[in-house]
Amino acid sequence: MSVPTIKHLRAFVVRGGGADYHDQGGGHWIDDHIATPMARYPEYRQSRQSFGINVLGTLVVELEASDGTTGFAVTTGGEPAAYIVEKHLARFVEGAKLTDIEKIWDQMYFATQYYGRKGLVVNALSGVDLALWDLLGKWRREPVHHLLGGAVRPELQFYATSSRPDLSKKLGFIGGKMPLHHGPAEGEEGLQKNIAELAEMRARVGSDFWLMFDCWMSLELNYAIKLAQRAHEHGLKWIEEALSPDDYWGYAELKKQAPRGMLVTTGEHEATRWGFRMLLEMDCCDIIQPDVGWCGGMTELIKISALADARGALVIPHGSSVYSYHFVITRHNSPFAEFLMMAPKADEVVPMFNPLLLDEPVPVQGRLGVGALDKPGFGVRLNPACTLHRPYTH
Ligand SMILES: C[C@H](O)[C@H](O)CC(=O)C(=O)O
Ligand SMILES: [Mg+2]
Repeated sequence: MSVPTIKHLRAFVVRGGGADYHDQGGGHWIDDHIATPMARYPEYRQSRQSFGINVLGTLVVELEASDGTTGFAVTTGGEPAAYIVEKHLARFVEGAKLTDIEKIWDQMYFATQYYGRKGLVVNALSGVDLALWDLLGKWRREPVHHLLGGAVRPELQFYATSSRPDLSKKLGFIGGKMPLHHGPAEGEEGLQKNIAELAEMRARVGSDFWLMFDCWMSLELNYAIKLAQRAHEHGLKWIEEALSPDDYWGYAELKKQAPRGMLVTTGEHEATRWGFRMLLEMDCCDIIQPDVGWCGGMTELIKISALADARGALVIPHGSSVYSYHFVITRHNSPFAEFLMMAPKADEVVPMFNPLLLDEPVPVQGRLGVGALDKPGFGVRLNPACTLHRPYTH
C-alpha cells in the first residue's frame, strides 16, 4: 500500500488563550491570587502572569503530506518551541511516511535527549506527535479514537476546574476542582482561609458533589499533610499537585499520610514513560494526570497509561481538550475527564482552547457523546481569525 510522505512541517506561535490557557486577559479567575511556588515572594503572589506563567504562548505545528493531506496540533511552548521544531525536529519528520509515528517519536526524543527529556522540549515534541496523529486520522478519514482502539463507552463524563464549583454543579459537571488560593508563606491565616473557602463551597454544593484542591506545586510536605487533614472533614476528594514535581519522595510520604479515602494526584508537569514510572513505582499518587500536549504526545501517553493500568492506577489527563478526549474515551482506566472552565467568571462553558480552534466540542450537562468526536483526526480546525506568526523557517 502506498503511503504519502510528509512534505512540509511548519511551526507557528499564537497569543491570547489557545493551548496556553493561562494567557488570558485581566480579571480572569485563573489569575486571581492562586498559590504557586513563586508565592513565597509577595510581589509575585497576586498574579501568576506577574512571574511569567503566560510568557511562552501557544505553539501550532502544521504538517502537509505529499498527497495534499494536512494535519496540525497545538500545545504550549511558543517561540522557543517553534525554534526547536523548525531547526531540530523537522529533519525527522519531513520525508518520512506519515505512518512512521513511532520511529519519528524515538528519533525526536533521543536526538534532543542531551538538552531535553522534560519541559519545553517535550512540549515541542508532543506538538509534533499530536500533529502526526491528526494527519494520520485525516488521511485515513477516521477519528483518532478509532486509531487508538475505539471507544470503550458511549460518552465522556467531566469534572470542571474553576474557582466556582457551585456553578459547575449547575452546569451538570460531576465535580469541581478549585485552585488553592493561599500558600505556606501566608501561614496559619492563609491555611484557615483555604479551609474556609472549601467549607463554604461544600455548604453550597452539598455532600455528594466532588470537591478537589489544585495546589499547583505550591506546598511543602508538612503544609500539604496539614491541609489534607483539615480538608478531610469537608470531604475533599483529592489533593492535586501539592509538591514540586521533582519531589517524588515527598509525594510518597504524602500518599502514606493522607487521610484514608482522600486521593493524592499529580503528574501534569511530569513527562515520558520514565517520569511516570517513577511516580508509579514510588507509590506517589492514586491518580496520574499526564497532559498529552506536555508528556510526549499520544504516542507516549499510550505507554504511560499501560504502565498505570498494570498497577491499577487511574489516568485522568490534565486539560488538553480534544487531544485528551480522543484518548480518554478509549481507556477503561480513564473513567472521566477534566474540563478547564475558560469563561473569566467560570459561569458558562466555553471551549477550552478558545478562540484558537473551530469545531472544538464542549461538554453539555457535563457529558460529551462519542458522536461529537467522530470526525477525521482530532476533528478540529484552526480559527482563521487568530493570527499565526512563523518566527523561524528551515
Ligand atoms: C487551576 C490550576 O492552578 C491550573 O491553572 C490548571 C491546572 O493545574 C489543572 O487544570 O489541573
Ligand atoms: Mg492541576
